[in-house]
Order: sequence, then structure tokens, then C-alpha cells
Amino acid sequence: MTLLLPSFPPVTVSLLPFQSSSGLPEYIKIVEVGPRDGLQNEKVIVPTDIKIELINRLSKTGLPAIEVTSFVSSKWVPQMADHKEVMRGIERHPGVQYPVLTPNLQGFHSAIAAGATEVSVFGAASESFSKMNINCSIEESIEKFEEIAKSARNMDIPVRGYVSCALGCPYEGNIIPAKVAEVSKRLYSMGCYEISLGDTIGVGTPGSMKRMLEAVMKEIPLSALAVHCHDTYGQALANILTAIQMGVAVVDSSVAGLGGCPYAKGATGNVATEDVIYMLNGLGINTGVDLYTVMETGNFICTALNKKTNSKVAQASFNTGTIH
Ligand SMILES: CC(C)(COP(=O)([O-])OP(=O)([O-])OC[C@H]1O[C@@H](n2cnc3c(N)ncnc32)[C@H](O)[C@@H]1OP(=O)([O-])[O-])[C@@H](O)C(=O)NCCC(=O)NCCSC(=O)C[C@@](C)(O)CC(=O)[O-]
Repeated sequence: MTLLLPSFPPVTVSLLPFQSSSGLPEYIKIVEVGPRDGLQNEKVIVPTDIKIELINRLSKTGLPAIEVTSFVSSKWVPQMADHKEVMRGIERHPGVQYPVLTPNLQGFHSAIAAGATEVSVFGAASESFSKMNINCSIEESIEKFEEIAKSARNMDIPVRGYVSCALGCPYEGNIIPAKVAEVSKRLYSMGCYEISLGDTIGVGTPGSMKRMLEAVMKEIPLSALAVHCHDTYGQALANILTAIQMGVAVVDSSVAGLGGCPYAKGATGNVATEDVIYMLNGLGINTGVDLYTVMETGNFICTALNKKTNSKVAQASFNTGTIH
């Protein structure tokens, strides 16, 4: 596949582990969700070899975690039907985590059989969204996640937990921070090592992010929190900055800003990994990720999908042929 990237010198990513703006984390872990969240909503089925190549390229960027696929029903999310092939086909790089989504024990067992070494359960702070997304109530979902957590513990498999609709729901609108804190606490108590707070439909603002995090931080250590922002209303970077100013040091993002949830109509892509890295580089925060290689990878997948990147940084770099 020909890369259309203009020829500019590889960007020098500043890796300054001890130099960060006052009060901000020195290192931010980026969890790349492009191969899963980024692709799950694509209408045309992406060939399995493209998905595998996307993940292999992302593995060479310095990203510490890449969400690979979902072990969900292919009737619900046809794009993820090749989960086994993708999981088995990727090259695994030392030091990179490759989590996959598992909604129930059936998905967990298939994931482990296909070679998964980390799983994520995905709950919600909205009853309606839980029902629409995984066909059960929040309470029923917790029971299913507890079964996964128990099996995972016995097998030494780390479990990450998502809480969707942390800043708003496509069906119920406003979600109170106390509900987000309650669901987060239950996931954390069952053994999820990290709770990723999802602004599923990208309606949050720095104000609502701050109020929600204040509530969750009363229940869960800051070190176990991540934010997962969609950019529907153009607030994602501002929301992430708010979260990291409050001490959150794990950020989910998607290469080229791909993404959207099939059960959250109208929600656009996740915040672009390129844009997050650019902002963090500017703040002197170390991510260990090479921006230029991520941009090349974004170009690869956008070419394969025949779509324009949602990353403002990649767009600006293509337009000007340079990067700052
Ligand atoms: C959870 C289910 C499966 C329940 O779906 P269900 O219909 O209630 O399941 P069931 O247990 O009644 O079983 C019905 C059929 O599904 C099969 N089945 C049952 N479980 C599995 C499984 N794990 N893998 C494969 N197949 C499965 C099962 O074998 C059976 O097959 P049949 O006998 O009819 O042929 C369904 O609702 C589902 O697959 N939902 C997927 C939802 C999804 O993937 N949403 C997108 C990800 S969440 C997200 O994007 C948000 C996030 C994480 O990014 C954060 C944010 O932005 O907020």
C-alpha cells in the first residue's frame, strides 16, 4: 500500500521523563483503541489482514497498550466477527498489552482460547445504554463481569473495566456523577485494575468532566483511572487536559480519530491519538510514543478505509508538509 504522506523529516519526539509542567503527571500512558473502537462502527467490513497490519504498525510506535478486538456477538457487531483471526494473526511486541473486549463468560473463554492475555469488561452508568449495548441491566452486567473477573483471577489475566455514558447518555441524557462513581466502584471492587471512564457520545465539557472525576476519585485511587473521550462536540482535548490536571495519567485514544459506538447513534470518533500526543509533547509530558509513526499508521488505515483523517495534527501536517 502506497503511503501518501508528504516527505518531511521524522519528528523528534521529546522524551523528557523528568520535565513536565508543574502539577501534571510526568508520564501519560496512552491506550490505543483504534483497532476495536475505531473500526467497530465501520459499515463496510474491513479485511482481516488490514486489521492485523494496523495493529502490527501500531505496535511499532511505542504505544504501551493496543485494544485489539471484541469477543462479542457477530450479530450485534459484524465488524468484530473476525476476532479470533485478528487475535491469532497479530505480532506481539514485548512490553505492549493487547486487551480485548469481553461482555460475558462466553466471550472471555473464546478470547482466552484465541490467545488473549488481557480482557476488558464494559459496563455503563446508564440503564438504557446497558440494555441497548449488551442487552442486560447494569445489575445483570455486574453479575456477568463478576464471573469474568473470577475466572480471570484464577488464570492471572488482568481485567480492565469501562464505564460508558460517564458524561451523558444517548437515551437518558444527563447522568449523575454519583451513578458513575457507584458503577466504577463495583468494577474496581471486583478486581478491575483500571477503570476507563467513557464519554461515549462526546457531550462532556471540562466542567462536567471535573464534577464526574471528583465523585469517582472519592471511591477509586487516581492511579486506577483512565479517560476515554469521544470528540463529537469538539471537547475531547479540553476534557483530557482537565483530567490530567486532576492527576489522571491514562488516556484512551484512537489513531486518526476513528470510532463510534454502534449503540450510540450520532457519536463520532474518539479523540485522535496524534492530537493527544501532540498536546502532551507540548506540555513536556512523556508518552514514549512516536508521533510521526502514528501519523503514518493513521495514513495507512485512512487510505485502506478511503476516508479522511479526523486528526487535526495529521491534517495540518499533510497540508503544510511539516510538523511542529
Ligand atoms: C453481549 C451480547 C453478546 C449479549 O447478547 P444476547 O443476545 O443477550 O446474548 P445471549 O446470551 O442471549 O446469546 C444470544 C446469542 O449470542 C451469542 N453470544 C452470546 N455472547 C457471545 C459472545 N461473547 N460472543 C459471541 N457470541 C455470543 C450466543 O451464542 C447466542 O447465539 P445463537 O445461539 O443465537 O447463535 C450482545 O449484546 C453483544 O454482543 N453486544 C456487543 C455490544 C458491543 O460490542 N458494543 C460496542 C462496544 S462498547 C463501546 O463501544 C463503548 C466503549 C467501551 O468504547 C466505551 C465508551 O465509549 O463509552
